[in-house]
Amino acid sequence: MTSAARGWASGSPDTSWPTGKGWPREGGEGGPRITDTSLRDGSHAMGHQFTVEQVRSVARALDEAGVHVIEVTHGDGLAGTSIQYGFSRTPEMDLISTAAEVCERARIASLLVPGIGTVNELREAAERGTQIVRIATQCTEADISRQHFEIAKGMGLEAIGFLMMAHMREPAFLIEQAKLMESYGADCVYVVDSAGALLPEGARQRVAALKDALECDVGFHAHDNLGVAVGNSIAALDAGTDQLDGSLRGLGAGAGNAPTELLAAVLDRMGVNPGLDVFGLMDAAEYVMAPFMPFQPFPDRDAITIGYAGVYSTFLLHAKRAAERYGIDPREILVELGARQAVAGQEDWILDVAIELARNKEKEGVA
Ligand SMILES: C[C@H](O)CC(=O)C(=O)O
Ligand SMILES: [Mn+2]
Repeated sequence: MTSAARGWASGSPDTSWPTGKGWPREGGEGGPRITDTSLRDGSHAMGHQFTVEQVRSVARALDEAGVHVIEVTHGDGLAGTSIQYGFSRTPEMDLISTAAEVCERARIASLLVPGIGTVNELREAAERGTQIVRIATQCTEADISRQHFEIAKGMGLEAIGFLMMAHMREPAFLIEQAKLMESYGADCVYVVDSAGALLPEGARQRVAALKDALECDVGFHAHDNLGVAVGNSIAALDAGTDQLDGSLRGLGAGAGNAPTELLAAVLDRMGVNPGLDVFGLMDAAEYVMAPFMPFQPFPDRDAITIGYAGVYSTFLLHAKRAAERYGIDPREILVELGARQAVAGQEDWILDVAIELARNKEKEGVA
């Protein structure tokens, strides 16, 4: 469906000031489906330390505020708990069950990265309450997702493709990859700005290209490393995106995601609130999420470098730790990783690069 067909791009949003009562306003249908990924992308920022109580309170608040989909898993997807990606404090299956138990309307999604999660975890997740699987590959490697889509569809799950690091390829290339996912059974394919490196025009072009080429839905997932996560989401909306991701307070990798409460307010202002309780989400961000966040993700100098150099957002905390250990500036590691075009799964390069940079420094100091 094009944005014009939705009837909002050219419509006139209500510009009256909010009273806090009666939101969402009547007649605001037609906006995108919202997936909140606080309990999955946010797991990166939490160092994968979510507790059952935290997941229960966040899922309940999101459900009550009308969020359509809540994603729950380790930050790197099913079975992500490992020395490479960080160990989960609580088994993710328990977190999935907890979220599923408290949600009355929202559907539960789980991320699966082929090569990390397997069909065994997917089966167990579905038994625990996962109804939607989001299958994530590097945007050049959609062909490795065939089996995963076929198995997910065979299990009766909704299956969504996640083309990660989408800034690295032009729209025409992404179309081919998205078509592969669609041919495997994807119900939706996402343009995923994993590095938060896209600017609004880049987001718009990529989403518009997929909307033109695919029959299935298209989604957009933003990171805020360059401070334009919400702007990029609006551009994606303008290009006709059917689904958008957010997280409360932006809790997510790098500088975080588009804050769900901010998306809700903006969508409402645009006259396309898809049923979200704007004030309820603000309260959830402020009173449920903020009190237990270890820090507020923000485009600080290291996160900006991630967006600027086009590096996978989840590398941020790993690079900071390595930089501290070897006494170097995290930005040097990130810039080198960007130059090497490192992608998800190449976390081991972070240490390699840190050691190499430290050795070079030592040599320079000796010479
Ligand atoms: C596995 C990643 O964290 C998926 C994601 O959210 C992204 O690439 O961005
Ligand atoms: Mn992400």
